[in-house]
Amino acid sequence: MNNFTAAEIYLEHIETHGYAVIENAIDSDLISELMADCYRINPHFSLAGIGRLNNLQIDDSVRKDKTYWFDGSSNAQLGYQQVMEAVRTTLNRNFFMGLFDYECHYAKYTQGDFYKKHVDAFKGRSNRVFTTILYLNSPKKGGELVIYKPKSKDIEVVIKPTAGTLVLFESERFVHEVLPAFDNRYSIAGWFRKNASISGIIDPPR
Ligand SMILES: O=C(O)CCC(=O)C(=O)O
Ligand SMILES: [Fe+2]
Repeated sequence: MNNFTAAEIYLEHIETHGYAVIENAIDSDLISELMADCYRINPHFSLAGIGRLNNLQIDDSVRKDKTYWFDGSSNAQLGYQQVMEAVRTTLNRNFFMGLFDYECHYAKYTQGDFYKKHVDAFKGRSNRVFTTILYLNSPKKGGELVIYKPKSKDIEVVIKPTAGTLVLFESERFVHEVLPAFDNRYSIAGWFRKNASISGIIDPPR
């Protein structure tokens, strides 16, 4: 499956459940290029923060992964952003979501790293609408993504990170966590955003 159009079967799952897990969503050549890009920028990964902008804090009791925000410095990044642009227009066309832009970072979890239960967006406080997670490698064990049922402590789905698997879910709706990694685990976490007007200032496109 080279592009999201071929994955339209998943749109129905998104409509009824608010999320989808799409295996082999991304061309394996692009996955290899993205993985090589991670190795290239490896020394520049930094401890991930929690919260946004000036509220950013580093709290390693909540998350221990290291991240690197896309800066358009490789063809791999540009290629991935192109695929996500196709996903964005597909979601907008089908769900009238008004998704405006996309932000994403590489994430690296090494042995023992985790990300405790959280939501990626709080109602009325964030313009993140849809979360995307793409796995770039396939750790033998550990680092599962656990997604909980809305408004419940029950588990909806446990996802074993596997190269090429793309997970999409509504950012405000799903509490989720990353269980401690055992092997190195590489991924791209991203968010489709809607245009938010904060104090009358419209977000610029990125
Ligand atoms: O890597 C994952 O499976 C999920 C990461 C996550 O929840 C996040 O970065 O907000
Ligand atoms: Fe998250």
